[in-house]
Amino acid sequence: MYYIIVNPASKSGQGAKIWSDIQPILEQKEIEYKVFFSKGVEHIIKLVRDLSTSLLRADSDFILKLIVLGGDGTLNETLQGISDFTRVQIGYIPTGSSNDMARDLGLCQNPSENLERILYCNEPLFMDLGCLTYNQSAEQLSDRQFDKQTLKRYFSVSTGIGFDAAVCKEALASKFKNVLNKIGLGKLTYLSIALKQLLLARKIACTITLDDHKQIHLPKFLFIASMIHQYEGGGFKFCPGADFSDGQIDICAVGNIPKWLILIALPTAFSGKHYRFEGIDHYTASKIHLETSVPLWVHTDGEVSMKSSSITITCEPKKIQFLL
Ligand SMILES: Nc1ncnc2c1ncn2[C@@H]1O[C@H](COP(=O)(O)OP(=O)(O)OP(=O)(O)O)[C@@H](O)[C@H]1O
Repeated sequence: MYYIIVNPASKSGQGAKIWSDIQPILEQKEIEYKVFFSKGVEHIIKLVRDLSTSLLRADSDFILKLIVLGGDGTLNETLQGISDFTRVQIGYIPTGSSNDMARDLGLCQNPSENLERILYCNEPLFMDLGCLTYNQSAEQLSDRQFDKQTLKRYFSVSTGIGFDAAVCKEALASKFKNVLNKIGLGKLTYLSIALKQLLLARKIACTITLDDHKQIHLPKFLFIASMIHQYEGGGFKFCPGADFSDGQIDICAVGNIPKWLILIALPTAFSGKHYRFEGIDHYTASKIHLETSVPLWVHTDGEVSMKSSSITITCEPKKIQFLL
């Protein structure tokens, strides 16, 4: 039995249409499934939490096979609801507008081929899970829910603080994104918002601590992306060579570099060539602690919950099981 989570709103409403195209395949193959549609922001967390607690509790040998149809954000909400990662396997049909995880994995864009791949997968692929903790000083400035007990949020692609999260925050509310998605130019949303946010951005001081000992002080930084996969923001290859199963987080820190030069450097990030610019640095660590001089937006897989001036990021090696 497969439990299918569909985000009908992904890719500006095309998720529903994609589901209606692939549902007949399940019927034709007589595959047992139950489908659930998300009704709004963070509903997927509740759906998955209810499913995983009730089904896993009822039978100690039960393995929950989830198929997620949506973008990176849908997958992100799914992760927050999983109560026991050792007994949940995730099949993923990317239908988002940026699909950065699918890009890194080289998944094809054809939903029915992706469904077949999931149905005939014998062994799950184990991938690292990122975990972001907002420290006590965090200040909630958004209406989104998160785990208030632990102030924790998982991610499968990347988390970022500063400029990249401000871009995500604006893209989530953008009507422009819907229009561009409809004409197949969704990627342009991020590019145009990025240009605007770059003009608005103030450079702020940040201290990065890697694995509890190595400290890096950036007197002026724009953003820090901490990544499990290579891409974020719809194809920016901020961490070329990032390995999703090495137990390490790759970091792209953009610091002391003039704005005009960022305009030249950013496009080179589509091919991962941005490290040739002074002020853009790469690090790896399994634990990262970031302190900024003022609270800034933070995203996990493009989902923005709150601003914070103090976050800790850890990597839980090979914790997610994917049916790929
Ligand atoms: N029925 C719904 N209506 C509106 N928003 C929804 C609904 N269901 C889920 N969401 C929201 O959709 C967002 C996830 O969208 P997702 O990222 O998967 O697709 P996308 O925005 O098209 O793609 P991408 O992030 O790759 O650009 C989450 O913020 C989630 O809360």
